[in-house]
Amino acid sequence: MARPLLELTGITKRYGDLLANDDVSLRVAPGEVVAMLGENGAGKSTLMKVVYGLVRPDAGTIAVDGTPLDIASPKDAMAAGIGMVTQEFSLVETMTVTDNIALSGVGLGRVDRAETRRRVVEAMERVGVTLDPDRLVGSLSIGERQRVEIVKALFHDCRVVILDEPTAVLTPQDVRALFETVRRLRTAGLGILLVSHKLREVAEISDRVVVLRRGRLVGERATATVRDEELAALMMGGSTDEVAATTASGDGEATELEAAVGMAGGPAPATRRPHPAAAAEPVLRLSGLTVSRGGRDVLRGIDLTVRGGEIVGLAGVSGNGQTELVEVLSATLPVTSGTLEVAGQDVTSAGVGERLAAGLGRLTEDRRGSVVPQMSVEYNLVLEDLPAYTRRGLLDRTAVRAHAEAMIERFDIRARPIDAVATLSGGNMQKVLLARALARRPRVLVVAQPTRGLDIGAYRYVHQQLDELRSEGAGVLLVSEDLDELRALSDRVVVLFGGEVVGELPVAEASPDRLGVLMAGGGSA
Ligand SMILES: Nc1ncnc2c1ncn2[C@@H]1O[C@H](COP(=O)(O)OP(=O)(O)OP(=O)(O)O)[C@@H](O)[C@H]1O
Repeated sequence: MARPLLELTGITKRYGDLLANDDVSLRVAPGEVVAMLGENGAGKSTLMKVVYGLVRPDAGTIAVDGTPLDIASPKDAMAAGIGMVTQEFSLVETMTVTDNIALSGVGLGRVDRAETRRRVVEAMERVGVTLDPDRLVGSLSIGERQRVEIVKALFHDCRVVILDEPTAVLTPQDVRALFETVRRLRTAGLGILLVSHKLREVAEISDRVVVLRRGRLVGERATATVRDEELAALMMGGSTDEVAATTASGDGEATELEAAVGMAGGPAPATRRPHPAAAAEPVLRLSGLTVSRGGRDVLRGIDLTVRGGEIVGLAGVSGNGQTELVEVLSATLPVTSGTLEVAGQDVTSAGVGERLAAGLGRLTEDRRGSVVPQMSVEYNLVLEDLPAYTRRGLLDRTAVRAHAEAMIERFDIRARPIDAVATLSGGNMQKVLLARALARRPRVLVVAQPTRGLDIGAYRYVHQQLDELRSEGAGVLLVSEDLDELRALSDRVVVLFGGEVVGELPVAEASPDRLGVLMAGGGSA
């Protein structure tokens, strides 16, 4: 390799007994894209945070261009030419694109507004990002916001860029635009470290792949020659043959490996077995549902029914009412007019407890808002079902612990029952929430982006669980920006645009093209 741009040597980070990073050494060359794979909780984010100065390692060194550095904060990292784009954006919605970039304060010194704007436009051109510099960030889509973060990260003289699961929140079009930017950066000689769960994307964009397992770097391969089986084996810890054996399946369903490659687990639409939903009772019915927020109708006259035994997919470009729909169902946003029924019971003005009792289960996009972060995994798991774990007014600790152990085993949650949820990796926190929602066997489950940030095994497992719930006769409303996921799991797909239902397609007809047209507001189906 040419002289490495970034060189990590022996990075070790311990949290109590847990070795989140165990003697990790890694090099990134100029003009190289290195992808990092690993199961949920493998230590990927921890390593990225160490490089960006957000976490102090217990041991190890970081060198940029051959110079060893002491990186104690993101400011130090930026000064050393390292930029990072995380999954959680830190933008001010009421400010323009230019002002948000200027706010980071790096690389500008004392220059006036016009000069700042000029430099922002120049930076955007350099990385191939097209955005109106004067638009308010609040009016931008998720993909556009990420572009602002990228320009922000690259605004100073940045030579190494860290992208931590950058595609998790993006639409396919946004992923294409992001990869275009990554290619430009590579051509310009930057080094790029990209964390991902999606083998298909890793294969498309990276030059080299490294795999972390339980804190250790267990493999390093050239992307062009590595086989997916080998990567899956490295991630999961078996031999290639073992992984191939456990993932082989002759029943026409996607194998774990196929899921790994495309992250499109679950039965392909054409091979799904028929369901009895046409005859089944509605478990969720929205009639003329209108919701206003900030004086604006964010949902207008929604009529939507989910029957027992079916999965209804809800597609739409982010910002068209999906988030609000899930919030309304979860009782965090009130209904303005219309009605809402769960399993035949009118719950239009009911609180969350009453809705849960009626048979609703839900998983919202706001993971952190759905847990009590300082409380343990075991208490968060029973939080919505306390009466079932209470004996004579006292919490039955033995039962709570037993339940947690069962859920940890079943969902492969990498944590102990007593760990505070705040310390869990993103994927493991998601697993806790899913376990909580699924354990209650709801009559209807409303899930938003259920597999976002999950590793291959968990992705597949969640799809199986949703399918199983459907087979048991429950209904599922699946809100997802992942069209592969919607098409793999749904019986029919409903499209929201501008707060209204603009179309509905049986899954066999829900091609990406047709969905794309509806999602862009182009006519009704
Ligand atoms: N502040 C913390 N305190 C205690 N443990 C922590 C803390 N931060 C991370 N961990 C633990 O370190 C391990 C690695 O977590 P990390 O977030 O790096 O995983 P990851 O590979 O990025 O996972 P994911 O794919 O789910 O995002 C996990 O077991 C996590 O619980």
